[in-house]
Amino acid sequence: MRISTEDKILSNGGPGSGKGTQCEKIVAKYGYTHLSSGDLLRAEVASGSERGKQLQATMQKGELVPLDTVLEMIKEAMIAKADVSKGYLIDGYPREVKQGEEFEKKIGAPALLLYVDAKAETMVKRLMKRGETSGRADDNEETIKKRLDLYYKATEPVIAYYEKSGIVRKINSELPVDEVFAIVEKAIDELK
Ligand SMILES: Nc1ccn([C@H]2C[C@H](O)[C@@H](COP(=O)(O)OP(=O)(O)OP(=O)(O)O)O2)c(=O)n1
Ligand SMILES: Nc1nc2c(ncn2[C@@H]2O[C@H](COP(=O)(O)OP(=O)(O)O)[C@@H](O)[C@H]2O)c(=O)[nH]1
Ligand SMILES: [Mg+2]
Repeated sequence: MRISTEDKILSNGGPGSGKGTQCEKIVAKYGYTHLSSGDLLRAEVASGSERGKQLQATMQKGELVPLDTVLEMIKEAMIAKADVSKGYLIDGYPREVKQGEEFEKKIGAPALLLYVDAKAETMVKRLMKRGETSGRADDNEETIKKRLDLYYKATEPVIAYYEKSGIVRKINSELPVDEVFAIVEKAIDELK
């Protein structure tokens, strides 16, 4: 399955940087189909399947799920929405350069990567706060630290990888949500 470039936007950045928050606003304004790889994985866990049990163990440790698994789930979700989609907003993906390469090979190049950027200190603070109500097994101090380490090691290089094709827009996510969104809108409107 190949999807044309202009129909794909990626949202990436550290855990707790505000990707989910901005994606929700993008969907409300532009109508893209939001696919959060983390949400897809959590849905599989919630289903209680055997595959879900393995995923849960990996995520609780703050580690990455095998790339074939995530790509397969994203592909299935894209196909399920193909008839109604005005384009896809893919959130929290790719997590490592290899994932990006596989995605390009199997699905195609994206038009834009929104790099939602906040300081490590800010991300930890937000995640600890979110952990009070999220019920997420990975929103605890120990796992947050591992997720951050892995983000800097594996995911930040993804941004450098896409810099080469000139599609990265860095979004300062230290600002209040609406100011962050104003920067996001500009980046998306430039595509048109
Ligand atoms: N492509 C992906 C996406 C997620 N995960 C795993 C590792 C993550 O720690 C966990 C949760 O993913 P989220 O994208 O939900 O988590 P984040 O840590 O980025 O934060 P958030 O919801 O806070 O975006 O799922 C993965 O292995 N591969
Ligand atoms: N102050 C402030 N808080 C934010 C902003 N964006 C997200 N948050 C909060 O930070 C937490 C993590 O945001 P989320 O969107 O889940 O981040 P994600 O992990 O990148 O998907 C949430 O509790 C949000 O309410 C922002 O721009 N400013
Ligand atoms: Mg999220």
